[in-house]
Amino acid sequence: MNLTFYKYQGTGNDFVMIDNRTKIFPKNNTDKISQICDRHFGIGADGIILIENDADYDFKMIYFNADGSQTFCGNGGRCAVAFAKYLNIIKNKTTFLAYDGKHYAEINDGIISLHMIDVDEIIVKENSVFAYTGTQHHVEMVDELDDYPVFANGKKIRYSYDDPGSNVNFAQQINENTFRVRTYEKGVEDETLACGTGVTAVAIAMHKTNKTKSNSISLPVEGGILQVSFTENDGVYTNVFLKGPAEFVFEGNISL
Ligand SMILES: N[C@H](CCC[C@H](N)C(=O)O)C(=O)O
Repeated sequence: MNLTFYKYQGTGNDFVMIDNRTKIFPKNNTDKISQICDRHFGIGADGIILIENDADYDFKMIYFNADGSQTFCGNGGRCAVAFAKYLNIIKNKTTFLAYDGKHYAEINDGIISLHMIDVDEIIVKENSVFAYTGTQHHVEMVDELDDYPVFANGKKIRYSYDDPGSNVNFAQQINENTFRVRTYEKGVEDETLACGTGVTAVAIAMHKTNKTKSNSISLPVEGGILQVSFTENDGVYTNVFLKGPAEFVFEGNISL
């Protein structure tokens, strides 16, 4: 069966987007998901995102990591909003359903602002912070990211967590409210050029550990710049927004 796909990227985190409102995609075929994501034998992407109808929301977003595992994806959520607009499902505001529940988002001059879940699961350890921002994230600070061994150290830390493991974010403070981030992503099992739920975890972890007093953080990543803003009350982070671009790259066809 022939299937049209659309390639999108959000600050370099890239996804194969599929309009699955007719439910034709083989969700249980992990080999097919991995093959589509393979950067040599397939289209190549960090993950696959399906857009489906939902009775209560504008649409439902289903995200698969390259290894077929499912979770929420912040940059993917922003790309899903841009794709839903392309499909004329929405205009510039939406509420959609994802792995971690409902999300509000709006598009302003090409920038997608995505409302993330409230973050109250934050564990501060001696040299790191764990936070759940729609998926699991480990955050630790490094002095210099340029030549830091993200893959080697990220992989080690990723597997040090009990199943399903954790994404791993290394952060370098640039100034009061700017933190550069590089991320090793579980399920991709490599460094990605950006991770939306990851920079959200970094922004919150930096505020939680008093590295910043600001509630509006800029996060340069390998693929661009993301912004995270939030409200904090008694250690609970609400009104958490992830903001950044989400762009169409190309359209194609695959046979399933
Ligand atoms: N790139 C995604 C994160 C995917 C998380 C996934 N790697 C997992 O938790 O298994 C983002 O922008 O939030």
